[in-house]
Amino acid sequence: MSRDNIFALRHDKVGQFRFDDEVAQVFPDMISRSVPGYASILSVIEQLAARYVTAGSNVYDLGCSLGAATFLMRQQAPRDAVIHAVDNSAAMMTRLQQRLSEEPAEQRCPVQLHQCDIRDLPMQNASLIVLNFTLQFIPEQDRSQLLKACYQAMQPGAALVLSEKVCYQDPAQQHHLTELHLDFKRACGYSEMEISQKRTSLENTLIPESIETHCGRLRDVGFASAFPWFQCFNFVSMLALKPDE
Ligand SMILES: C[S@@+](CC[C@H](N)C(=O)[O-])C[C@H]1O[C@@H](n2cnc3c(N)ncnc32)[C@H](O)[C@@H]1O
Ligand SMILES: O=C(O)C(=O)C[C@]1(C(=O)O)C=C[C@@H](O)C=C1
Repeated sequence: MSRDNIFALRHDKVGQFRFDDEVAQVFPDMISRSVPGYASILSVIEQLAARYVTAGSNVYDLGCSLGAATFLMRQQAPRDAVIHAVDNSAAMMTRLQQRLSEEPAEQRCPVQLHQCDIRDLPMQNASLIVLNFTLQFIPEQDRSQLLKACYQAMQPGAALVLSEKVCYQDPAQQHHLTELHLDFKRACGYSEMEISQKRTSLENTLIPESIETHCGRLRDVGFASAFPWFQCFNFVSMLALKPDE
């Protein structure tokens, strides 16, 4: 796995963070050293696939990057389900296509790749939808509409996983959880300069919201039940369930 040292050298001007070729090349290393609990969340997404993915249904991995969740859900999905892996980054999709073509021709369900904006994707007959650290990159004013489209595409009894970097209104709580996250990055080998340049680059691009805002919005779009199931510092994963009919 290539090591992320994108922000290791001083940049004269730190540009806006993009999921370009440079990032795609080091992405598995970058995300596992930046998001505490990432591996645990992925492993539970696999477990959720075993529970929720139904025969003949669609599964959506929205903002799939290199397909970490897609590959794990594929281990559990029935053969006649279809996983739709969706991302608007050409660099990510080219690599994911390559990774899929290297998979042994085994008895697994098909994976369809869609290089497009997740706001434009028609969805239907979904048993499981995953947004693993993706909604935070969608403009706030578009988040409700996207989640509503997810809700409308879901079968009764289906599940949506929403993992996000979150923020807190209480300044002390915000401060302490941010510091603990920075300690995690330091312990994973990032220097102060890397941390600070990446923070500048993510400003106005990754827009965190509170757990209450996320769960409230999920309820507003129709999910009867929406709650956090995992948290490590300021990184949270939530589950939203559509009731059985
Ligand atoms: C933090 S990464 C997601 C990580 C991935 N879900 C995983 O579990 O490894 C966010 C991804 O969302 C994609 N993305 C951001 N905005 C998007 C949009 N409007 N439409 C499609 N993909 C988008 C980015 O290209 C990036 O690959
Ligand atoms: O908040 C940070 O410092 C991060 O690096 C987080 C984060 C994310 O949550 O998606 C941002 C960009 C990269 O995709 C990997 C991790």
